[in-house]
Amino acid sequence: MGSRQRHDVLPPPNWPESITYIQKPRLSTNFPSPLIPLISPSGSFNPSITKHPSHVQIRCISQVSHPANGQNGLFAKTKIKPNELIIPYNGVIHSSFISENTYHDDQAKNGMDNDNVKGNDKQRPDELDEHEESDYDLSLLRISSSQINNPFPGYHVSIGIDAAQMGNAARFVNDYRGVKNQPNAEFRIGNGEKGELRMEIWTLKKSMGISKGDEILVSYGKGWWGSRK
Ligand SMILES: C[S@@+](CC[C@H](N)C(=O)[O-])C[C@H]1O[C@@H](n2cnc3c(N)ncnc32)[C@H](O)[C@@H]1O
Repeated sequence: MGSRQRHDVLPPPNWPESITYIQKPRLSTNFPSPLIPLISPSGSFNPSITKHPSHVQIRCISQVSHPANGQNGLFAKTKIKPNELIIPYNGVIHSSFISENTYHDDQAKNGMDNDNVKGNDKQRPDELDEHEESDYDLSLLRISSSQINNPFPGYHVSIGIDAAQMGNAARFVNDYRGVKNQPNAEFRIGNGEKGELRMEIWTLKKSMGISKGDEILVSYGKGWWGSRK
């Protein structure tokens, strides 16, 4: 049990005290330095800061019919236009490796189309991914063992961002299933001010945007739900 880490700044209202509030992603302590140029064009990791956006708020859900009743959700505080960046997703950036000799492509089994929300890839016990069980872990980048820019030939590399222990308000975005007929937002891979690779939440391009007071809802993808059945 490590000591609780301090927040970067005063967290937004309704932030749970047990989770560290961070204004920018952090690298996991064992993140291999040869992977840094793949997520940061400058070659060093110094991501830009994201302040809590004034157009969103964290709210506890107290609607019995909501499948995440009693948990938190992310809500629009003002109207948010279509195709607008709602909030970048902060968390701990980590990596996992699967030897090409032991790799089993079970994406089809998991129904993992192009989802960013991670399902369960098969891994050897010595390559277990401690973030695999996290409900706050998103896939940022996958590099196949044969890719020319792979600094670890022979291994499939997976880079993810996990907001289980530390993050920002983006970690509270819920899935639309059981709440609305369709999502009003989506995860997109983007770049911060310094070109760093990051995960972001956007309003859908072809939509009316999100009305004040509405819950911001994405699709976690079939793979996410499939791996939890
Ligand atoms: C990324 S977190 C979302 C924030 C979470 N509600 C909280 O308060 O920390 C993912 C978790 O939210 C819950 N969740 C999100 N969307 C859901 C849905 N449509 N139906 C049921 N549970 C949902 C599940 O417990 C899931 O493991």
